[in-house]
Amino acid sequence: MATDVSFQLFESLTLGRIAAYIATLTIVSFVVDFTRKPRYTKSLPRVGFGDSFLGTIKNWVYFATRYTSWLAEGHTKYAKHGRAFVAPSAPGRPQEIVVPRSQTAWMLEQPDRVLSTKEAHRDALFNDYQFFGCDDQFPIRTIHKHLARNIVGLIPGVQEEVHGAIDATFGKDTENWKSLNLWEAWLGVVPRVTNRMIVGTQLCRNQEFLDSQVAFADDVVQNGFIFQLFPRIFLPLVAPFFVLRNWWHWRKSYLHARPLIEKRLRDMVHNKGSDVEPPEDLVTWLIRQAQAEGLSSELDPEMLSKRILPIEFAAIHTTVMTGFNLLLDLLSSDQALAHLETIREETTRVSAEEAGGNVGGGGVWTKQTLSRLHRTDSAIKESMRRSHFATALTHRKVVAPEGVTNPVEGWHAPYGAFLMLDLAGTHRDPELYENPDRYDPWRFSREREAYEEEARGRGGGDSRSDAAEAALRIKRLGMVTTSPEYLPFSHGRHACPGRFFVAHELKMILAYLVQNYEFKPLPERPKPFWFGGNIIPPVQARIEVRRRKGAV
Ligand code: HEM
Repeated sequence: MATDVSFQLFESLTLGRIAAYIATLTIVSFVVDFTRKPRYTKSLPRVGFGDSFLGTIKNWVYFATRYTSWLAEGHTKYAKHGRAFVAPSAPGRPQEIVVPRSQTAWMLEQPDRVLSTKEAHRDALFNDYQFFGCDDQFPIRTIHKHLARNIVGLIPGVQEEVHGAIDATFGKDTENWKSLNLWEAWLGVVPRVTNRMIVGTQLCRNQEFLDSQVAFADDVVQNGFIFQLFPRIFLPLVAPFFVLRNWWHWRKSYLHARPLIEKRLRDMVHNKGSDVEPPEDLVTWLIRQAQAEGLSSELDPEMLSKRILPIEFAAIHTTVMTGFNLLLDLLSSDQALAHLETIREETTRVSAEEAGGNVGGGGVWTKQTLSRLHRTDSAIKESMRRSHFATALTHRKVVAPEGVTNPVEGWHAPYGAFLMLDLAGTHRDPELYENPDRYDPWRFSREREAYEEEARGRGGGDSRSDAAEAALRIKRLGMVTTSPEYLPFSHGRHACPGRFFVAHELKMILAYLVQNYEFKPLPERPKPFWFGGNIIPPVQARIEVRRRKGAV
């Protein structure tokens, strides 16, 4: 009997009916999802098509292509005048309240139990699926605690990888120009250099390990794009299939990392009396942090290898994208060759002065010498200002059950609402940055140089307090200083803790590149494509390079 019914059901299935069932299920899921999303007060202005049911559907349809212009419109009409507004979102995500720059401090000073960074990241990256449900707060805490204090010791090793990775990727031929895919070139450098800090000397040169980490990070990005298009209630059905590739790439990386992690655990935990000094890298820091917090479950090779994943993800593509944009900006600007020459002059002079002789790119960088590269710093900082890779990088989720009320405008954001800072509008605001669309590499070093020139003229005759104030203001021009006006690393207590590392890494990379290679300028900057709030970089871009004579 049961077989008969099943047979009849099966018989009645036609392609048309299957399509109709799927369409109905999809519509019902979207409707259910829509009703579950947080609702925002009517007093907040909207951009896009508003948040009625029909308006929401239109927002979803045009989200991929119009999001950046909606944000720009909201910035000009509202945020610039100190007003928050609501921006549309992709189908799988709630709309967000864009908080104006004037209220950045209010937003970022809210405690984590009211506005949560962790929950915002978890929601945006679909952490529960993509990182196998592992809480990323333990590795994030570890980075906050250990990275900055170990920077000085990390620099020589990082420099060694910079030289090795660039030589291997850019080549050593001084006779012929070489055409390079720029995106792949940065992928040949950054994962190795960054992994010197994450897993140390041996594993950072293991190409299969690096490839699996990069592939894992790609999976997270690509799945994130896809998942945001699905209604949330669909995800438990579809996400497990997509993340099979995340699991596969983690597993491949784990097979390479396991011997190293097991040895580190033996040296640091099991043979406590051993006098082996562990190298300072993330694996060591995770073990120390687990011991300090009494978390024995963390002292497991498989767990430790999963803890590395969120940091690899946070570190690699952000840095690759930044380096990629930097060279595109430098090579396509008016005076491409003069800019490179200026950076070459500065990096060569500073390292030579420090070493008391002619160093020519082979010198050893230190924290002090790198901090003297003001123009190089400014060139990177300016590229991060102008060529941002997302319209916003600071998101918070309201986790207080009672929601949160903004004291200035009086609007209320309920539990589950999302708040964000508008990076694109801020970075391209002509009232903050003159000629904001122009790449002006010395935008941030000019003021410092003018001040130093003037101080020399005065014979350093400032009062002590004036001098201290000026020194502080000048110091804030450096690329690691965040502010409501400069948000590539976000701002506040959750601002990127990797930025001190990145600043050193990128300066060493740029110094080595300009000292050892010639570049042909680009006639125009290859154009990126925006999908919603994220950039799809022009990964096909190619550059031409040649090793400088005498540099080998
Ligand atoms: C140019 C490269 C990078 C950029 C542009 C960048 C940018 C950011 C941004 C915008 C955030 C979000 C902060 C927030 O939500 O308020 C962040 C968080 C974070 N980044 Fe980076 N990052 C970079 C490189 C790195 C590197 C190399 C590391 C690791 C060593 C790293 C580790 C982290 C961590 C652990 C967090 C989470 C901080 C927290 O939630 O408290 N980042 N980064």
